[in-house]
Amino acid sequence: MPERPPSPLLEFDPAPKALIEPGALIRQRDDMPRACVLTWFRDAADRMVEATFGRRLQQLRWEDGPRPVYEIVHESRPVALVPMPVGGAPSAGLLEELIALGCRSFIACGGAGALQPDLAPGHLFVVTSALRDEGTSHHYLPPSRVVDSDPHTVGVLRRTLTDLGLPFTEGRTWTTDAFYRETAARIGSRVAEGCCMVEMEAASIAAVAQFRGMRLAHLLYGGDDLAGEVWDERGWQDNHEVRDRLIRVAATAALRLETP
Ligand SMILES: O=P(O)(O)O[C@H]1O[C@H](CO)[C@@H](O)[C@H]1O
Ligand SMILES: O=c1cc[nH]c(=O)[nH]1
Repeated sequence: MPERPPSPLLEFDPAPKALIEPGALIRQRDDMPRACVLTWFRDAADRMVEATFGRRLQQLRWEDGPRPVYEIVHESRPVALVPMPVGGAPSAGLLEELIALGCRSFIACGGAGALQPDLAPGHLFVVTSALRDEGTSHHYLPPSRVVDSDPHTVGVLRRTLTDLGLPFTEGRTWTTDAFYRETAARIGSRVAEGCCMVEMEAASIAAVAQFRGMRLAHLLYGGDDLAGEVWDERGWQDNHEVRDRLIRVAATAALRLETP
């Protein structure tokens, strides 16, 4: 019997096919927009659907309840808008299903804890790499500490922000599975490894996108503050203006990815 690694997460299996393939369960739709915005802001997604007279294209059936896939019209073109579940594993599963439906170019937008004092509330941040402190990415990519974002898609997102006159910084995020285990020591070592933000999905969805050959970039905004001695919540979940803006910027960038 070969010796087993200390964690099952280190036993990467490169087999391209699994017993349950999303494409076998979910039929591709001819009317599915290829450009897709993933967002963890359920409140802002609802506001956007209402404001743009969006429609529900599909309702995916999940054990914890239905998952809607909306179509909105942005800059006179259709874009898919999907409220995402919190956490890497369910987000990766839903991304798989969106790929099966026919989406191809993804811009994800969410909030994150700031690990550096200069990341003010609402500060925009483009993810260039994610530290894989979660489980899901290890089922898609061989073991490594980080997953890099797709450079082409990051370039399009960067240019979109610049054209819109929106200041941003860029860098590495720490993707964790355990929101309530962000200890002082762990934060210190993640900062020493270059992480500026902490959230729960970036590494997982970047790994799915890389495995499936999809374009995906991730835009975050500075939420709560973990850079000091004590946690500062900073009212990050009430920042409606920033959340609404992020969805619109993400839609513009996703459409640009689909413009020849
Ligand atoms: O503001 P959102 O995007 O939800 O992001 C962060 O907040 C959630 C945890 O409360 C996780 O989804 C994490 O990634
Ligand atoms: O995962 C997260 C998201 C926001 N803030 C945190 O501290 N952790």
